[in-house]
Amino acid sequence: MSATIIDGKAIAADLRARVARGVTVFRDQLGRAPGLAVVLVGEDPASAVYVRNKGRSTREAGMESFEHRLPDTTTTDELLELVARLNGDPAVDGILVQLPLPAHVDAQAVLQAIDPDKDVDGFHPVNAGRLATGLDGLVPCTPLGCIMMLRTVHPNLAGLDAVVVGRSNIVGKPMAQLLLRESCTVTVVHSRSRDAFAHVRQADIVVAAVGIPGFIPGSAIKPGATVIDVGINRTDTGLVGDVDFAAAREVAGAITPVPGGVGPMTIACLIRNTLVAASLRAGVPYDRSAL
Ligand SMILES: NC(=O)C1=CN([C@@H]2O[C@H](COP(=O)(O)OP(=O)(O)OC[C@H]3O[C@@H](n4cnc5c(N)ncnc54)[C@H](OP(=O)(O)O)[C@@H]3O)[C@@H](O)[C@H]2O)C=CC1
Ligand SMILES: Nc1nc(=O)c2c([nH]1)NC[C@@H]1CN(c3ccc(C(=O)N[C@@H](CCC(=O)O)C(=O)O)cc3)C=[N+]21
Ligand SMILES: [Mg+2]
Repeated sequence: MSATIIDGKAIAADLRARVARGVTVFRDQLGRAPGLAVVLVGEDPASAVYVRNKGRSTREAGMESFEHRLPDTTTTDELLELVARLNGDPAVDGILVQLPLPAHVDAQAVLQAIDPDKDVDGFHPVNAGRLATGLDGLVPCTPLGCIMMLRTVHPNLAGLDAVVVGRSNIVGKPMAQLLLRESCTVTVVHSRSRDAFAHVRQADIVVAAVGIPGFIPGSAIKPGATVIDVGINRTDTGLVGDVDFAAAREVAGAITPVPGGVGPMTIACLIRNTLVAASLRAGVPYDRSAL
């Protein structure tokens, strides 16, 4: 039996349509559109593609997109100055600084300078702390999108055994926090784990965020498990995930493809977070059940 393919593209299109309706309500109430500022430093072609997609999705949702493209010689101080300006700009509800930043830039300093209430990536330590302590805040887009896709398979995640492969601040750790918030039993494995696949083999839910093409073999998947592949790896044969998709789909109950899985959900969650940030800043409620 071949696994159900979780259609991230379709789920993302549905979320974007709900955000667009929320934006219409916001504009009627506030007389202005929510605004997202995206800062791109340097000429990395992959980053340029993401930033272009983000701008298009933002405008299609009826929001304002402010794009700041800076040369890769930009200094930390210049970026801090731009972030301060965006923090103070009432038309800007969300700020995203595209990663990675050039090596000479103090990325932590830049991310920490962003007003936490405009931090639509959810990368600021204040938002990481809110997530870890159960307070409302802005949640990282990629893990949030993964939860939304999981819910299409498991409306109630409580009690399921989940294994997250990877512990980065932008994917693995917030993913583990969100799964915990859903009352999963959560295990996080990483490069120092003694036997990562032994843990993966026990899991009802596997989230792979490693950055190694095809890293998780089909033999590591428990029959019927749900597999979320966050990996985006460019190879000679095209874009592939962190899971051996051809093998895993013969074992899993459900699996996300790459492309067309987590990636489109990340962008949909970014515009969702921008509407949430705009609503919180303006003091108007937003429809949690719709978003
Ligand atoms: N679809 C999307 O929207 C997004 C996709 N991505 C993709 O997701 C992937 C992960 O991204 P990111 O979290 O930023 O990557 P990082 O490189 O920051 O983190 C990778 C993690 O994988 C762990 N790891 C590396 N080797 C092994 C191993 N042999 N066994 C077990 N764990 C291992 C590392 O462990 P350790 O901590 O010990 O080094 C680390 O925690 C990438 O392919 C990236 O392109 C990222 C963001 C968004
Ligand atoms: N501040 C910041 N926030 C991020 O959220 C962020 C970042 N920096 N730096 C880079 C990573 C990566 N990321 C992706 C978003 C969408 C797709 C996506 O839409 N992927 C398509 C394919 C796109 C293609 O063909 O290249 C898909 O998977 O179907 C992928 C990756 C966001 N990131
Ligand atoms: Mg990283």
